[in-house]
Amino acid sequence: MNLPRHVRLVEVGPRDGLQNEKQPISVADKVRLVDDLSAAGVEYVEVGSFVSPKWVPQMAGSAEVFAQIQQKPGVTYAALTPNMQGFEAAMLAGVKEVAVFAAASEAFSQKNINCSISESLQRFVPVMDAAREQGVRVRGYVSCVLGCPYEGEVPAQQVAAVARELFEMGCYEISLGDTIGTGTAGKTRALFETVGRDIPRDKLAGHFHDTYGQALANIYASLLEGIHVFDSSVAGLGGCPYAKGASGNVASEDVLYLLDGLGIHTGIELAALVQAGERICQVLGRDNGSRVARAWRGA
Ligand SMILES: CC(C)(COP(=O)([O-])OP(=O)([O-])OC[C@H]1O[C@@H](n2cnc3c(N)ncnc32)[C@H](O)[C@@H]1OP(=O)([O-])[O-])[C@@H](O)C(=O)NCCC(=O)NCCSC(=O)C[C@@](C)(O)CC(=O)[O-]
Repeated sequence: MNLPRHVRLVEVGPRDGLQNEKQPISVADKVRLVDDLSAAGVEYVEVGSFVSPKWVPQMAGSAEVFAQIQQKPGVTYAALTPNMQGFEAAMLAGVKEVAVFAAASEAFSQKNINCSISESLQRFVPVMDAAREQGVRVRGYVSCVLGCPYEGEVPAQQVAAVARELFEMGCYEISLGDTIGTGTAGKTRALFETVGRDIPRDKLAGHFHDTYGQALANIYASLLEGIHVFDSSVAGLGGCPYAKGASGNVASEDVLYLLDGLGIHTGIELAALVQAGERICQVLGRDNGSRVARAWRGA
C-alpha cells in the first residue's frame, strides 16, 4: 500500500479535549483556541457540541463560541449533535457541519447517550433528514471500536454493522473511535479490513486515544490500510467523560510530526500548532500531553 500525499486532520481538541476538563473554561479561551488552530493551518475544527449541559457541562456555551470565532474560508467548523434538539440548536448557532455519534457497545451507548444503539440510530434519522434538507453535511462516529470500558472486547463485525448503518443513513464519513485507547496496530488493521468491506476506505477515519501509548502506531497501521483522515487533539487534551481512565486523544502535534516525517502534506504548520497547544495548557494549568511539544520546549 502506497502512503497518501495528503492527510486530513480533524482537530477535536476544543470538543473532545475540553469536554473532559474539570475546571470551567471561558468562552473567550475556547474561541482563542479555535482561532489559534485555524491560524496554524488546521482545516477542520470540531468546535463544540450541542448536548445536554447536565451531561457534559463543559460544552455549554458552544453557541457563543460559534458566534465569536473568526471563521476562515476553507476551514470546516463542526459540532456534535446527538438528537434533533441538538441539531436545531446548532442550526440556530449557524453551524454548517455536524456529527452524530453512536457506539459499537450497548453499555457505552447507555452511559454516553442514555439509549440503546438501535434507539440512537433511530434518533439520528430525523437529524439526517433535516440536515439533508438544509444542505448540512453529517459526519458519523462509532465509539468503542477496539474495546469498551464496560464490555471489554468488541467484535469488529459489531463495529461494521453500526458503521454501515450510519453510512447508509447518509453520513459522508465514519470515524472509528478507539475510545479507551486499548487498540493495537494488528487489531487496527483487522478492524479497517472488516469495516472496509462495506464502506469505501476513503469514507473512513481513525480516532485514537493514547491510553496505552499505541495511537501513533495505530495511525501508521491505518495509513497502510488506506485511511487518510485522522482525528487528533492539540496537546493531547481530553479523555472521555463516560470512559473512566481513558487518556487524551493522540496529540495533534505528534501526529503532524509523524506525517511531516513521512512527507505527507496536511497544510498545518507545526510551530504554530505547538504554540496553540502551549497556550491552552497554560490556561488549563496542565501538562502538555504532546511529546513533540515537550521536546521542543526542552530543545
Ligand atoms: C443525548 C442526551 C441529550 C440524552 O439525554 P436524556 O436525558 O436521555 O435526554 P432527554 O431527551 O430525556 O431530555 C432530558 C433533558 O435533556 C435535555 N436535552 C436533550 N437533548 C439535548 C440537547 N441536544 N441539548 C441540550 N439539552 C438537551 C432536555 O431538554 C431535557 O432537559 P430538562 O427538561 O431535564 O431540563 C444526553 O445523554 C447527552 O447529552 N449526552 C452527552 C453525551 C456526550 O456528549 N458525550 C461525549 C461525546 S461522545 C465522545 O466523546 C466519543 C467520541 C465522539 O469522541 C468518539 C470516541 O472517542 O469514541
